[in-house]
Amino acid sequence: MTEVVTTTNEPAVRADNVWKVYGSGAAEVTALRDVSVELARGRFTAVMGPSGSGKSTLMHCLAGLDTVTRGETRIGATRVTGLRDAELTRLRREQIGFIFQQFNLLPTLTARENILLPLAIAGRRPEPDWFDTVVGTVDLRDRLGHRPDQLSGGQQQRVACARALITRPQVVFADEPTGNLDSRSGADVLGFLSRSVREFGRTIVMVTHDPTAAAYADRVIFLADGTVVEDLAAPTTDAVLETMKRLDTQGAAR
Ligand SMILES: Nc1ncnc2c1ncn2[C@@H]1O[C@H](COP(=O)(O)OP(=O)(O)OP(=O)(O)O)[C@@H](O)[C@H]1O
Repeated sequence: MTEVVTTTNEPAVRADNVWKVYGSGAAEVTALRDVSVELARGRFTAVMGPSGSGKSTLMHCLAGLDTVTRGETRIGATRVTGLRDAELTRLRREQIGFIFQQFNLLPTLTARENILLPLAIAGRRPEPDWFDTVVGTVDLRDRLGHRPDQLSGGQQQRVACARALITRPQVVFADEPTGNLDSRSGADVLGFLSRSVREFGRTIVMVTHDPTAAAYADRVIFLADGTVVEDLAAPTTDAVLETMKRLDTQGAAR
């Protein structure tokens, strides 16, 4: 498959007036209320907010892992809302990469096989140069024959990062990618994610609770009670902490 090349300023990811309601009657929970966001191409965006504010729900709706109740989402020019299952599977396979908190590597496969798995599933041939670039950037050249249980948590997450990028997806969604890592391994993973944005022009959306992690991003979107309550450009750790404190106070006052 050839890479999607777009010449317009169309955002990489977009949500228009998205609502997500789980359950019904007494068990009804409104996880997203009228959320509209545009995430530019080649940018690193962090999504923050208190537990239960809707971060994972937003990411799952944007990535086509969950359906929206109202509104619509797009990946590039593709309207995700309303796609049939087979089209959604193809979109996720060809245009989206995922990184999870728990790594989600296949235990019986080596690091090399795990990284190449998305290409194998899509029936695509690996590009040796790109494989080499990605593996070199995550610093795993001497661990490619190891299985996940022979790797540290940080190395496993770097395998997962390489796996997410190997297909050259339009967007990589990362859900708490450093949540299970010590600060040193977390910094390695975040460094890799920002390099993939700056050097390879990738688009990354990352859910995180960690202000230091969020400061690696170009922009931080804050959610509270299912709505976007703050949008911070060029964040520093201090600015993120300050915003969190202010939103906490406002939340407590409500
Ligand atoms: N499958 C589901 N069924 C019912 N309610 C759900 C479901 N998934 C999420 N919710 C509810 O939707 C709201 C938003 O949840 P979500 O997981 O998106 O929050 P979050 O900000 O990612 O939280 P955390 O930081 O704890 O992971 C919560 O009130 C949650 O209980």
